[in-house]
Amino acid sequence: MTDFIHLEGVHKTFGDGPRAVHAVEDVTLSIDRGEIFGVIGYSGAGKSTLVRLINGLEPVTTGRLVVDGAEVSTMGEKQLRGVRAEIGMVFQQFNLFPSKTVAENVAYPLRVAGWDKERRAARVTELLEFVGLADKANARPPQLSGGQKQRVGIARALARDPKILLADEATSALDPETTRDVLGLLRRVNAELGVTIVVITHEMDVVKYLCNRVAVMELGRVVELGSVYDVFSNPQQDATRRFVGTSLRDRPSPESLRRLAATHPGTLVTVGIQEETGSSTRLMRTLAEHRVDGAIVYGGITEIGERPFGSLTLALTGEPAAIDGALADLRTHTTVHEYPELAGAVPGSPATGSAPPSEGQEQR
Ligand SMILES: Nc1ncnc2c1ncn2[C@@H]1O[C@H](COP(=O)(O)OP(=O)(O)OP(=O)(O)O)[C@@H](O)[C@H]1O
Repeated sequence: MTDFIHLEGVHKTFGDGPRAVHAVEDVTLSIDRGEIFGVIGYSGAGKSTLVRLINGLEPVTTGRLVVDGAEVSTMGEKQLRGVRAEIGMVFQQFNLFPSKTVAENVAYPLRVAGWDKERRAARVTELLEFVGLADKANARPPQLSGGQKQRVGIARALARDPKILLADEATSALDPETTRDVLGLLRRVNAELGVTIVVITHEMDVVKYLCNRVAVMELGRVVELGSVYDVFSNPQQDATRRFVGTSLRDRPSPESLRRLAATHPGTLVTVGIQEETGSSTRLMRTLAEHRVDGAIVYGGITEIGERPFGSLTLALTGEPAAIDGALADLRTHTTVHEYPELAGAVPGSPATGSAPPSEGQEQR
């Protein structure tokens, strides 16, 4: 694997003066040949701008951008056209011609590139077979489902055999089942055709299913970057934590927390579950060693790239000193979140192990 797409201190500013919009600020990252790289962020984070820089649709304001050995940041329009030919784009709204047939839509970039009719037809057949739409060649987009439209979009993006595919919210308009389907196709594009894929999304599940590495963007900046497992199993930034929370019920909301505290005696804590050091087996063993009981009241465990990942909220009961000891022990190998805001707020649920049992708790 080599640095295939490289950005170094890249800025993109729209306008100038006090009204300037800093859409991308000081972004440095490298994407390897053959990987599926995710860029996740909320609306306005700068994801689409980043994609438009990579495919040369927008010039970089300052910084260095290299794509497949070519210094895009210093290129003129004519050279940029050459770069764009090597990059396929897939869009949220598919961007198909509604009055053209599926075959004509897929053939369009080949027509523009001057391919003759016979060669075009052979390539279109090949592409429609690859995306599983050989029987829809003569249908028109309005007759297709959302998932089928996106398959056409992917076939069209692959027409000129690009080295890179940029997927900008490619599944955001689709239902969960169709999303899985399209993501499965993107995986095949990567594995079978060796295409490097950059996925722009605001959906954690897309990154979790598809990507090797991820950059989390907020206000134009990359705030976290690393393997999907590392970034999401140990989030450092609030934005990342919020994404983790959308995929997995990470921590209870304040309302749930109050309800849980009212219905479960004991000390509420949320413990991170990760591979090995933070496994649920180790969690239960630690509690047993300290003679602390832990009722699981919230959370769950899922997988990222076949590795376990999640969080469990437990109501711990036992001697206050034993609970403190268990939490200290757990903290040496995983994350432990306590809820000091519950102290005294809800009868029957001291927030920390060392708080004295309240009246409510004694009644249970
Ligand atoms: N051509 C432009 N002119 C001025 N401002 C722009 C332009 N394009 C983007 N912006 C601004 O740059 C910021 C980043 O926008 P961008 O579209 O890259 O974010 P995003 O993360 O892709 O969000 P979304 O998912 O909503 O598209 C926003 O504040 C946006 O208004």
